Amino acid sequence: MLNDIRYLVLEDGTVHEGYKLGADAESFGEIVFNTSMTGVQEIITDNSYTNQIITFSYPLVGSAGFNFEDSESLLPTAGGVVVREASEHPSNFRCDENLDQFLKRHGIPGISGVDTRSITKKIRTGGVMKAMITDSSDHDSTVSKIKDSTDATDQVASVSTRTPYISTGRGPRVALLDFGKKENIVRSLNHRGCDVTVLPHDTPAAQILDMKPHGVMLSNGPGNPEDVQVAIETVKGLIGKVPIFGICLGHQLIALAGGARSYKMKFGHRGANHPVKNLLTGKVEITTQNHGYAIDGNSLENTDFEVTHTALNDGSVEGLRHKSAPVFSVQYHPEAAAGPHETSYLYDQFIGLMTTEGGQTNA
Ligand SMILES: NC(=O)CC[C@H](N)C(=O)O
Repeated sequence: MLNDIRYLVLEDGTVHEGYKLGADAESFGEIVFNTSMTGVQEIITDNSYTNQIITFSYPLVGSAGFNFEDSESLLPTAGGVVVREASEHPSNFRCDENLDQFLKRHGIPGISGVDTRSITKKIRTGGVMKAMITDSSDHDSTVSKIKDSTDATDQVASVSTRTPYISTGRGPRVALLDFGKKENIVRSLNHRGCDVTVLPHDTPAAQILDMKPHGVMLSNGPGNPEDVQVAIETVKGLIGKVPIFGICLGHQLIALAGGARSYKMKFGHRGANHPVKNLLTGKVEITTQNHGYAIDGNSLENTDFEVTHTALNDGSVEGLRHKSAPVFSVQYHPEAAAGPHETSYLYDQFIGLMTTEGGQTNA
């Protein structure tokens, strides 16, 4: 039916015609691709994707459906979703709704029936670009709108908690700086007994230290790490005073606080089977990833940090540790959700640092 037609228009003028999916709305954003074959709910609800249009390269999306337990955030903030085929009749005993219903409920527009593998190839060759999901067939005006749109710089503030709250446990007390955290970071800490206080992104270092946490965790989050200057200052005030573990954006903020530089990658890493080499053990880890920026390895030369992990696909930096203080970080996602669990040892490492360096636990 004519009414069901929707377009995905890329900044370079490419137009993909498909079908309406999800909310009756338009959206601008950077278009990125994710190569995962599962974990669609976890991916779409990861706030690191704020304003981004997610293209799933795998052709059938949402076949296990969506439920009310597996979301990585209560309010997903992805700009849009692009799929080859949206599963209309998911089959899973935990399924509560299908992709279309889920996207509608959260006001996220999508498009189905487009060749997502060709979009993936285009992004791999040309790099990430801006795009728009729209029902308008005036493509010239859509391309001008895309070109005139400006990049947001306040995404972290928009997804961070506004007030502190506690997810209780009887073990080490962790202060978790929320830059748009995935719920599975809290679950992974609680699962190991930690008492987690989730803090707004701009909580000052002195206030965090006054709480006397056994460790500080820096979460994942959206956008360019250089936009989060307040947090970089906070991290500078924490290094050497308390054990710190950073994931993804948290990793980037630790590196920037330590004097390194970040850069925007050509098309980023988004998927659930990225091989990473752990340089300390020599082992290869299969990891979940979602990032568009990375730390420049050369810029670490005169800092107190050393590289502990590298990506096997492109040699980029995937993990760091401080040469003397109990501070370490990874660019990938040890909390998985979705994806392999084999790097969850990093949470155990953090617990180890907190119980030796951070003093008494409540256990
Ligand atoms: N998942 C994340 O924390 C992503 C970090 C950052 N926004 C990036 O794209 O590189």
